Amino acid sequence: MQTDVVRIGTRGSALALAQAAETRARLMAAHGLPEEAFEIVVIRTSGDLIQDRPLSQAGGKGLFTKEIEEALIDGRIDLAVHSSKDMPTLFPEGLEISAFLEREDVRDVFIGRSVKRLDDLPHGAKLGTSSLRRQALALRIRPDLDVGMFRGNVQTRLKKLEEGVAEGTLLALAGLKRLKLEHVASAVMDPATFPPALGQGAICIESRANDERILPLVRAIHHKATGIALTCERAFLAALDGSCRTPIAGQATVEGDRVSFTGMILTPDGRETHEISGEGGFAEAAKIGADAGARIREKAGSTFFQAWE
Ligand SMILES: NCc1[nH]cc(CCC(=O)O)c1CC(=O)O
Repeated sequence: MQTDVVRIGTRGSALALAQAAETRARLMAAHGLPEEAFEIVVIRTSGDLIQDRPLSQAGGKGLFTKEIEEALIDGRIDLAVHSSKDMPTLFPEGLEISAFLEREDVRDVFIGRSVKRLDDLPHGAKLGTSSLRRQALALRIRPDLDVGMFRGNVQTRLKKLEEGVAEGTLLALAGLKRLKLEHVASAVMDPATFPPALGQGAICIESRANDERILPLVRAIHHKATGIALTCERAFLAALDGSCRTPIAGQATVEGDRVSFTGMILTPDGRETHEISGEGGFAEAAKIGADAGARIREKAGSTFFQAWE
């Protein structure tokens, strides 16, 4: 019956489609449903259309989610698949995150044209990235680098690198793995000195908060440890009003029934950095993140936040 088909909304990039297909496969396995029980509906977002400037200047995170959320509210789709790191901390009324899939590798990788490591780039070499976090972290280690705009989906960025637009770039290993492109990575960045974006590597599913048909279906594929880690990370981000304009990094890890969090904020030039950590039980995940956010704010002081405002 056509009306029973579950419509999965996603962006149209290769990475987004891979994430939607992974979600569909998990739903099929969890419920013994055939592929025909699902339809993948591609939705163009403003983030896909704006290619000529960093997203931080065009309005930030919500650009990849707004049109998809509208489709969810309108009932054109039944669930939405997102990269958690592109999700704003605030939600439109009536929507909620109904599941997180098991997290992939959280780390960034360096991809060099002629060198294997970021450290080996020649003096003043061009590093292509439009992520303020990657810019700040790279400049912190290599202040001589010429960090420049590098937008577009993963394939576009790899093509630009091949064409010599930059000598190197940084991407999420999770995205490359989902695209079966991890072989292009030259070196994996150490998360102690090059921490990932909050939410990196975790796919999340957004649903209508009152949807009694879809919520039980989706909750069956929720990965608990990932959900706890993301609760902590999103609370940290919320405490800092995290947007694309602020270089913020960090990661929560879950072991047994404990959550450990480390976070970092930087000035865009990477010259000033502040780090914070916190720990506690599962039930405190949100509090650990929020506390860490409040403490790092205090540590950094108000002048720090004025550095890029
Ligand atoms: N901002 C784009 C984006 N959103 C999520 C990922 C990677 C996959 C993930 O973190 O889950 C990427 C590409 C990248 O940063 O390399």
